[in-house]
Amino acid sequence: MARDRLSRAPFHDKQAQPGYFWGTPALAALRVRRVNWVEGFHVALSSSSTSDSELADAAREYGAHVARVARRLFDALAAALGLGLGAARAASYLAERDGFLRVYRYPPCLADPARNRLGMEAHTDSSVLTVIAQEGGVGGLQVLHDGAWRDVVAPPGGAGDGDGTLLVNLGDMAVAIGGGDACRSVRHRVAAGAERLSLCYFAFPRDDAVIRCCHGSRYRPFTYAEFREQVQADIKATGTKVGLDRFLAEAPPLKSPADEAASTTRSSAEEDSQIGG
Ligand SMILES: O=C(O)CCC(=O)C(=O)O
Ligand SMILES: [Fe+2]
Repeated sequence: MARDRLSRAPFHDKQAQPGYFWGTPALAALRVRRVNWVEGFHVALSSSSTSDSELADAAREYGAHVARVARRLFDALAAALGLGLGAARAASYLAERDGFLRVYRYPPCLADPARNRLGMEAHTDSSVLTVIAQEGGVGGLQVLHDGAWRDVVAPPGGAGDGDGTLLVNLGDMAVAIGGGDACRSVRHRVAAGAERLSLCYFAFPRDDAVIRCCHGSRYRPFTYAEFREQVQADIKATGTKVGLDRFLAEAPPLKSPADEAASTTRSSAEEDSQIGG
């Protein structure tokens, strides 16, 4: 269905559908530094409207299931890290109904054999958890590890190569909930190439939940609403998401002139970006 609604439908039909975007996933109203080779639909799970489109209905049904998967994963993670959240705080840190889904289509981009064009720029997710279902055997998702971009290869299984496998990213909010050192939100991107479809569910804290870690934190207490507004303000002002560094309990040390010089020569592998759920 996603292929029919995205690949085969004429542009003006897609554009007329609620939640359609192209070139950048969510922040279309903000400045885009570089157009991403992507289009898709944004579907809020909390929306009370049940039939803005057949695709949205199907996405919401899928979203309700994957939200339960995210709940179980988050509770297991919090227990494994000994965060001692308690049921009410855990529920406010991952608000199942406040999540959203994006149905992505990365159109084929075969004219660029070096795969230099990006389906999605490098970023960390702002979410607590992101659960990605991707079309098998296509590839394209990459994570930054030890300074190099590495392909995420889904293990074979399910209906085809990688079909039936869910990939899970920890987002910036998981890092803050863990106090800063317990886990990391991995920097990732999507390389353009063959056509690719993916379905991404993003789980967030409740807007007013105050994020603090009982074991001490590198970050000052803040709400997700504050974080989101800061990210949008930074993107508007500079085209770049600063993210959690804005919420450090102690300001980072002033950079020496030598550090400044080094940071201007950083590799393109570490290039910043502005997007992500
Ligand atoms: O399409 C994908 O597999 C990843 C998309 C992504 O990273 C995002 O939406 O934040
Ligand atoms: Fe992402």
